[in-house]
Amino acid sequence: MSDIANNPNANSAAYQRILLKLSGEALMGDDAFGINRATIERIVQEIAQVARMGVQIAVVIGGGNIFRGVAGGAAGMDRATADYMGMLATVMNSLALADAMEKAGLTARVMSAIGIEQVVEPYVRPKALQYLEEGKVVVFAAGTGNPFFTTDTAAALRGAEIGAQIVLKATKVDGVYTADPKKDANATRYSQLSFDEAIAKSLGIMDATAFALCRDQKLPIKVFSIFKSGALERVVAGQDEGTLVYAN
Ligand SMILES: Nc1ncnc2c1ncn2[C@@H]1O[C@H](COP(=O)(O)OP(=O)(O)OP(=O)(O)O)[C@@H](O)[C@H]1O
Ligand SMILES: O=c1ccn([C@@H]2O[C@H](COP(=O)(O)O)[C@@H](O)[C@H]2O)c(=O)[nH]1
Repeated sequence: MSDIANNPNANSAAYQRILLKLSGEALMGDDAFGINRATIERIVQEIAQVARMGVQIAVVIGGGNIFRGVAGGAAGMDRATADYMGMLATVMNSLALADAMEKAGLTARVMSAIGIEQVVEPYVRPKALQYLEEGKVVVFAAGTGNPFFTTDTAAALRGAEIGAQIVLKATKVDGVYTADPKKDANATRYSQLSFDEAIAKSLGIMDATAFALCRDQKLPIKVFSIFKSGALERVVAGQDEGTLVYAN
């Protein structure tokens, strides 16, 4: 982490290495599905600001914006086959994100959990660590590479593998609530809660597999809204934003 130590802005960051989980659906902006150009460019600007703080950034992106758009066609399909479609959707999002980051002056590398070498390089952990040390933003595509999982679990897995200090879940809501705030107007937001509590109460913001993996690895998660301007920077600066989920 010598580059970070030499970075004059590094002190403003509370973390040296983060795993950012971006909701695929957040990329839609106001569109019905797909990738909204203005939205992805705004998110990339927020990532660039954090990179300027000297933070090493790895990203896992979901596939909901593409996959749910074709969900009708996937209905009745073999589950594993549909899941591979979902993983390929995350590859498309990863390519779009990396392209937008390159255009914004960042250097990005996409690494896929499933073999598609003509499109992106495969995930190789030491190589990913090398890229991070070099200040490149690494985008982990295709989730875990296995059906029956989610990109939240991929974020927990890759976060633990690369030694991230925190998983930042950038999503459509501004934290973890007592119930889904989109369905329950009386739901209230936690400023922090433990993994045990989140799992015991079956809080649907993330799947239980992701929570359990982070709990076991003592890898905290911060949930915050990607739609709030400057929220990512405030989270990385250690300011009060979103909900912290911690291990006891
Ligand atoms: N207890 C809760 N607190 C906050 N949000 C909750 C809760 N339960 C369910 N949710 C819902 O969880 C959703 C999480 O959204 P998110 O977009 O991150 O899902 P995802 O499936 O991980 O991503 P993608 O869009 O890529 O599929 C929110 O939209 C929110 O409405
Ligand atoms: O490890 C994984 C990750 C994802 N999938 C499939 O992709 C879609 C999209 O991911 P989201 O996390 O929902 O955005 C998911 O619904 C799965 O079908 C997977 O199989 N394995």
